[in-house]
Amino acid sequence: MASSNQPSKKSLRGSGEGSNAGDKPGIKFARRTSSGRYVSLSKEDIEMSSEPSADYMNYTVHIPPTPDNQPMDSTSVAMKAEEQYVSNSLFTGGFNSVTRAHLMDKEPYKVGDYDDDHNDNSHRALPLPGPNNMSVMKRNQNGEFDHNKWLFETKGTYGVGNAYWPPEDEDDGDGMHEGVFDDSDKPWKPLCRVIPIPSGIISPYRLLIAVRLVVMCFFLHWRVFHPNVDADRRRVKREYDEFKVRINGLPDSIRRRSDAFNAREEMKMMKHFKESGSNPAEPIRVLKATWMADGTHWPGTWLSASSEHAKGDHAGILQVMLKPPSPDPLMGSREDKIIDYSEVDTRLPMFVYVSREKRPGYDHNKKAGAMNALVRASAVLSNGPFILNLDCDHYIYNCKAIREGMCFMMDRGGEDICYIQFPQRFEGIDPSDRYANHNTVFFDGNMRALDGLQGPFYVGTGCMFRRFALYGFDPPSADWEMKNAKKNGDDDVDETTPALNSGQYDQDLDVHFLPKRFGNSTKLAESIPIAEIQGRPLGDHPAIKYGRKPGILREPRQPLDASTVAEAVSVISCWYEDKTEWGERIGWIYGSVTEDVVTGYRMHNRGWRSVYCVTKRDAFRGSAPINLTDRLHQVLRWATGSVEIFFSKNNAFLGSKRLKVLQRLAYLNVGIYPFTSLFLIVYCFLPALSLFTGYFIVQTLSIAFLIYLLIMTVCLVVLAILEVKWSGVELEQWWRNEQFWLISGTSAHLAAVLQGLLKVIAGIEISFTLTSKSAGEDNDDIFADLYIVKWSSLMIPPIVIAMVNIIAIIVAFSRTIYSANPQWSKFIGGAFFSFWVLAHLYPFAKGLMGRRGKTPTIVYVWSGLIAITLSLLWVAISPTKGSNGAGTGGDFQFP
Ligand SMILES: O=c1ccn([C@@H]2O[C@H](COP(=O)(O)OP(=O)(O)O[C@H]3O[C@H](CO)[C@@H](O)[C@H](O)[C@H]3O)[C@@H](O)[C@H]2O)c(=O)[nH]1
Ligand SMILES: [Mn+2]
Repeated sequence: MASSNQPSKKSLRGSGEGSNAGDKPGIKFARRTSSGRYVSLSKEDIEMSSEPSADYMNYTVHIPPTPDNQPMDSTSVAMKAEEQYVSNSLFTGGFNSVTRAHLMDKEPYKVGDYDDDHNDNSHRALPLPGPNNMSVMKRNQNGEFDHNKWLFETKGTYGVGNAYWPPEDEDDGDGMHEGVFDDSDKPWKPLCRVIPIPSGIISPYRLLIAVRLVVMCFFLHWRVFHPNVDADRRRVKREYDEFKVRINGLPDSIRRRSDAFNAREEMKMMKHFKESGSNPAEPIRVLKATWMADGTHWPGTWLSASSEHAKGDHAGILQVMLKPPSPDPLMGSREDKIIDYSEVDTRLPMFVYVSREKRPGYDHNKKAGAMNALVRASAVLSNGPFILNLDCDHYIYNCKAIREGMCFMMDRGGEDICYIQFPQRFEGIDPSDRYANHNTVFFDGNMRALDGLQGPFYVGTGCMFRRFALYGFDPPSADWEMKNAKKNGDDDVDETTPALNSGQYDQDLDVHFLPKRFGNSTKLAESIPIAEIQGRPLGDHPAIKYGRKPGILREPRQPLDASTVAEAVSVISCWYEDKTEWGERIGWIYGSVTEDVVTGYRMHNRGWRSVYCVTKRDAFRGSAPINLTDRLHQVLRWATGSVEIFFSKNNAFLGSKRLKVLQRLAYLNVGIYPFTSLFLIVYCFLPALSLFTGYFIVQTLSIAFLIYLLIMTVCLVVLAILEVKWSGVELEQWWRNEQFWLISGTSAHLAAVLQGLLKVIAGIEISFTLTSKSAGEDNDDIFADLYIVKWSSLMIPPIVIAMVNIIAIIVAFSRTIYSANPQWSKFIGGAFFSFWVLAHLYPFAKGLMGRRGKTPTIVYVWSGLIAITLSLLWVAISPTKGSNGAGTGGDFQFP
């Protein structure tokens, strides 16, 4: 509001400028605010002060309203006026500068010599108000008000910090009521006088200052002896920020360091040649290397790779960054006064960098292959019984989440849990979540529901595995079932799994089949039963059947020796998996672009169950593609994976008996949902078709039909509401999901079905690129990525659907209008459904527009072509003269 009393940047700035305003004192119309400050008001302010939304926080400095310079809008005048006022009040000492709004002259006041105001008004004050106040009190020969005379010849007070203004009631228009004698012969007199402040005013003030001083001493004492424990944080944050800067600077610093080292090597070589007197025939060429700070280096740079050190062609690399910790706790010290580590076990776990061997000609099986290499290397090096898996675009957001997950694993009866899945949460998604990237209906609805069955799907990241379950064994509790099943002659239970009695796995371990299944590493084979035992819940009670003996986890480990590291390197070689069951039955399963779903499915199929762990604070967070094209490609990849599953032996129809009925249904849905796009597309054209032809999907709208339709619709809506209420998904999120369901259903899902069929029928493989992520903080606009428009053929079907529906509405409308016998009900019915389809496609249309609605030309070309085709189609299907019924327009004929 114009009369706001909030201090703001501009008032501060105004006061700063006020000190320069010296030579032309002037006071504009002002108002005292409740906080005691003064804000000036322009005429416009006063008029609009009742309007609450006049926000003047954002403003630009405007030239004051003079007759030769009329302001553009009232808000900016308010700004200026306020600023000016502050200048003036400062000049006059900040007190008593109270001019009431009603002093304002209705006429614009005339001030001849303010031409400069056009250029620079910031250092000037406004002129004194018009002829009906002080200006007539006393003017000198230049027509200016003479303060000197006024000061000594009136009773006005004009002391330090005091300006005198005539009382309100005496303001009778001529501004003059005290006698003023225009006597220019008077001798010189001081320009000011000092009037002492009455002690009634100054004493309480001084008292308060004294009290404050004393209390402040107490306060400082208290503050020093009560240090801020958050200091929890600030130091760590500062160190983290510095760390981040160092990490982000690495590419640059490594390159510069390498350049310097390479240049030095070249110089050395040159010197060597010179000294030895030989002149090389060719120019000296040192093999360039990448140099690390500790002096280690390897051939090749990022720009020019060297053989054996190229992307996709290099030996396995394994670097132990942190050695395994000691078995005993290592308490920290009270290093500094801020953070006390004396109660903290400061051991850090072993930390190893792994890059598996890659050679051209080998199928590395992407992420699944990478995960399997990691599983083997870690089995040899540390053999932790639980494995946390995070995507490279995810990070830990809640350091306690892993412990929460462990509670399920370690609980009584937790021995048959194969993994704990945490919801995927994302950062950097636009606030309106245009393309339903948060996927809340899935993560807060479906996944929670699955938690009540056999457990949530594995979604590829934010998942904690039981290592033993990854090795393709059955859950311990399945033994009993299996033995019983065998007794009953029912031996089709899990035919692919050898009867590994995991409950007694440690005793009757048959090492002979291990190389065949797990590959040729003895250390890996030996680690398996250990991982199994170590992963069991604590057996501190006779009732716990599969418990581990207390204390076994505390047994000291073998220190890491060279042979162990060598073994770990050997299990990440690219031929290690040859003729083994890795990717087939063991570890991450190969053969689908959504390896995650299949991997989880295989475990559920063996009878393992999983747990969905929703922590209060998000456990992990990751990034997601936020522009339309990348999002569609992501969905396309997921849907293609689903189609692959549908056409593979992982189709839930073929699942084992251990897969519970509803769980199976859920997995079936995973495989089938892309196919629903075929029906969805047909439905999207139906409203337009009925608008064009006047026919509906049923011949007549009978009461029975309407009632069924109504009941089904109401059921759907109520179900949706219940679901939304139960899952905590907000209605807007739900709607985003609905919208994106239609968008992806008519584009990516359709393409996935076609691609899947191509693969199955013609054996044509599908290749995918990594999902691209938004650049994030590097950009000025963090959502800049949202507006990127990349044309993709995936977009054709939704565009066609949108165009057809729009044209259908227009055509049917005009037909109805021009019809001699308009059937509005038919038009409204059809148009309603058309609009419904269009409402779903709205985010898609926005996505095509890009920023500020810059639509790519190709979209226009397409739209044009489609419009022409449809017009021709319309002509073709339009009823001819004499026919009856067809067409909304009835008897309207075209052309
Ligand atoms: O050749 C590859 C390709 C991918 N990855 C990893 O796989 C992750 C997933 O790939 P991304 O491009 O991020 O795909 P998204 O669509 O974001 O991933 C979702 O969908 C994938 C396939 O269903 C799952 O694997 C992911 O965990 C899940 O977050 C990446 O972060 C990498 O860590 C590899 O290690 N090697
Ligand atoms: Mn990802």
